[in-house]
Amino acid sequence: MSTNTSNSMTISEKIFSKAAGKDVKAGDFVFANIDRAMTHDITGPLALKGFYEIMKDKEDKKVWDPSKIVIIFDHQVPADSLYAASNHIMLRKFAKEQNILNYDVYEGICHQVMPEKGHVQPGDLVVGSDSHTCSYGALGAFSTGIGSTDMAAVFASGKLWFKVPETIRFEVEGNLPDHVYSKDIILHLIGDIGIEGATYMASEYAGSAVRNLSMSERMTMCNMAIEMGAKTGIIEPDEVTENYLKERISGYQLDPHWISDTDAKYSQVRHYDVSDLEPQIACPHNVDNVKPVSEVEGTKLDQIFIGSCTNGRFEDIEIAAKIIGDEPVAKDVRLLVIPASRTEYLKALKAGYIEQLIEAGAIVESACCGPCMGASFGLLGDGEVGLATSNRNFRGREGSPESFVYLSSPATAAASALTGEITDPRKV
Ligand SMILES: CC(C)[C@H](C(=O)O)[C@@H](O)C(=O)O
Ligand code: SF4
Repeated sequence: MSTNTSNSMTISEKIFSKAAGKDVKAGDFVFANIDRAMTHDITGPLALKGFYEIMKDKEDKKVWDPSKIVIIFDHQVPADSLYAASNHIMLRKFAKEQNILNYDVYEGICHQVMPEKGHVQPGDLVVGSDSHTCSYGALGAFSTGIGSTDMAAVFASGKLWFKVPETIRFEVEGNLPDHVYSKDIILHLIGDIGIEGATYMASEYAGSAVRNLSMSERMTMCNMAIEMGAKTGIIEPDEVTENYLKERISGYQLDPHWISDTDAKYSQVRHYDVSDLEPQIACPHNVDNVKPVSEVEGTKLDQIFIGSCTNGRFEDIEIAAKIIGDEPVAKDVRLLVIPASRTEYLKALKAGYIEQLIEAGAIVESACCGPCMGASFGLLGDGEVGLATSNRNFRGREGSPESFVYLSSPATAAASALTGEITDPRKV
């Protein structure tokens, strides 16, 4: 399976060694073979135009390997403008002509659909033309976001240049207190290291607190690695990974090779104990402007958004529904719930959580990115304050440049929906 027999590599170095066909280490430049490439409805059109530009003098204008490319419509779905509709038409045609798997407007957010449908495995080198492609590190893959022009080159050749990143290892120990989740851990880590703290590094999350996380919670952590500047977030695969993949890939068995060697070299090892961690919140207008929720309690909210590739899975909806119970959403606040995928939506529906949330006053939309990046519906207007379970709160991210976005766990979001103001979930 691998070319590497050395015993001092990080998981990321092992993956690049496989992808380069020779042993490589952090700092090396490699021309790597890509295992999987993903594009979506916003960046896909530019990638396919770039691809045809590269192929313009070739008679055979076929992508390198259609079985390794996945197209997913999620950012502007169902088409919310004529512009989006024409992008969809262009991509559908491309997928059909090239025989590429295309998850159309119904399936959900790319970063949920990719792992959910079994397109990612430990040891894979995955690229996606979206910055949160780093999410799939939760499965022990090296996955990273690339631009549309690089994606065009991948479509044509299946290869891409990389500098093998250094790894920064976060050893996170302790048992999480009640109402504190992996979102609180990752917000805490980003608040601590800053938005540029891990620039061009692999952020490897380890330690007992990480081992205890479900796959959904691990995805939340890896998803936000880019918010500390990292090239990827990555977690060494274990039985949680194996169980997740066994449900998706028949006969899947974990390869023990895909973990960091005990004497692997890290650029930095940081230690955390989360036994006393309070619920965390990122305040406007930066993801590293993180505080304990208790410090901003009482801030009035206009909209609460539970969803996105960060926290829109069944587990997240379940946490929110359990906190909301039979209570109504506070007057004067809009609660928008958007499951991350059709599959997660159905699970929540069958468990009764969707009905419960709608009865409480929530607006539930079909799986998509929704207001997460302010390019579709559910936008915040001038002066409005939003709380979201997503991953970015830059100025104007969810709509007006005059609006304000806070980021939290689904538990904090649900507790806040009951009061209409930022509320510590430990108090409800
Ligand atoms: C549209 C896309 C390029 C963008 C990204 O790359 O992250 C979006 O998904 C986001 O979250 O801002
Ligand atoms: S849900 Fe948000 S962060 Fe995730 S891919 Fe969509 S726009 Fe980007």
